[in-house]
Amino acid sequence: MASPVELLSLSNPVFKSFTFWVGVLVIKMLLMSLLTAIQRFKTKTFANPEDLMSPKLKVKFDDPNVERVRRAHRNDLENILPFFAIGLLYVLTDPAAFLAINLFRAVGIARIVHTLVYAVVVVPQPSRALAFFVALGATVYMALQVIASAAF
Ligand SMILES: N[C@@H](CCC(=O)N[C@@H](CS)C(=O)NCC(=O)O)C(=O)O
Repeated sequence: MASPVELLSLSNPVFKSFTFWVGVLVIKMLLMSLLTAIQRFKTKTFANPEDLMSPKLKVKFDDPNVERVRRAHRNDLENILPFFAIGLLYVLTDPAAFLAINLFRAVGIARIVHTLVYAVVVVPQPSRALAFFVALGATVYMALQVIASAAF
């Protein structure tokens, strides 16, 4: 069995793929703040008195475009952060490379699609639900593998 040092090395293709998708998803999540700011300026929706750019404006918390991006961002926090934790532990279970790399790919692509159809172009359901369940299914599978490895 490979040692943790070998498993968590970029010469392990599984860890390399995980590292790649963590990087991509971190950038994606950071862009959500930028997207929120863009919507705030577009709709002049500011949540703090010190942010108001004109005395005519008032603080506002209910713009649907801003709220949509904020919901997409929150959904990322609910799903991508668990993936970061469980993905790393899954690498330590020394999984088959083909399966693991495709699971990471599925989560990464599905979460990007989730953002696109929820907060960028707004595609009707079930597009968002499908993207959500692909990433959720892959993450739950990894969590079960981690639990099984630790339990037996
Ligand atoms: N916190 C989520 C739990 C369920 C969930 O994550 N559903 C997915 C698929 S429909 C979703 O994209 N929800 C939209 C959201 O979190 O704003 C919610 O309130 O909807």
